[in-house]
Amino acid sequence: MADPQAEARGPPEPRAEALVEPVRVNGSAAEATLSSAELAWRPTAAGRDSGGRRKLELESDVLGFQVEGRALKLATFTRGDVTGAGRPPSPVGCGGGAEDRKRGEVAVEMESEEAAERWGHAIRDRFASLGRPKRLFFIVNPYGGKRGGRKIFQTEVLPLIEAAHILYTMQETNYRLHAQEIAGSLDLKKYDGIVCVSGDGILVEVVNGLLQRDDWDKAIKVPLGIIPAGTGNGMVQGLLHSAGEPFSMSNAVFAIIRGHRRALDVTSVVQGKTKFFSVMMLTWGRHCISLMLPFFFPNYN
Ligand SMILES: Nc1ncnc2c1ncn2[C@@H]1O[C@H](COP(=O)(O)OP(=O)(O)OP(=O)(O)O)[C@@H](O)[C@H]1O
Repeated sequence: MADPQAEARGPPEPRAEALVEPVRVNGSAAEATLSSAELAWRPTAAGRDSGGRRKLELESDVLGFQVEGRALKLATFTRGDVTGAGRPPSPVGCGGGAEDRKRGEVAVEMESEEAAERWGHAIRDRFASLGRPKRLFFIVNPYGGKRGGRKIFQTEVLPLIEAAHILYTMQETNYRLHAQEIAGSLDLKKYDGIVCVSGDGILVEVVNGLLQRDDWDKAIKVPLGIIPAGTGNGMVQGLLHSAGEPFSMSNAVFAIIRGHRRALDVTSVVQGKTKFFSVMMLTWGRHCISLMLPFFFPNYN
């Protein structure tokens, strides 16, 4: 039900000060503090058996959240059991070994619906300030690498994207250069980024398609991401390594959810009648790496 007082106040301003509330975390009484960086809680007397202070870094431990009445439900993605919630549910994703993140859920029950809304707004503001995408367009190559693109999208990508409450559209490639056509005509206003579930070749097609557009100078600023579904996947390996993250499917997806990005520098090289572009780096790596990726630009005369 609408809260007239909340409506009169309008959307809350971004907060610098921490919010402090008595809560129940996964059923145990606690005092919780929400700052712009973290959600922390300490068991109160009634719930002291739940251990000491726990915390979630909003940027690096939380996939997404939703407010349900008085409850703030956070989908977590952490290394180890930082939440004290016991063993997290089955891992999502592949590879990565012992360092891979595991999914879990933390339910924070507040004393009022208004408090839950207030905390939800504060976390939403924080995610917005981090540049987390809200709407993504996925291009999936079912024929790249070991022909696992479709399955990777369904089983590795979608569960994390849905937990992050990101809206998405997915389009499979049906033939060679289809990704280039898609990028050439996509309504870019509708999306915060284009993500290729493919090898490096589809990403090159996408860049090529963006550069062929009349609005190429705006189009090429759209963030691009890549989920490894090719043979070598050298680009994703290099990006995750430079960001200090182990190479795994789930880490690649989470980097996109977290809004990691860099500008994409494209320079052209002319050889006779052929024009190539060099892509100097890829978006969504935490640190800049330099990749040379030549490709053919068909509109050159
Ligand atoms: N439906 C399709 N049928 C055939 N080829 C396709 C299809 N969709 C995309 N392709 C082509 O598949 C090629 C390989 O794509 P992708 O980038 O996913 O993999 P790659 O890493 O470049 O190569 P590899 O397949 O060896 O991993 C691209 O050149 C693309 O044009």
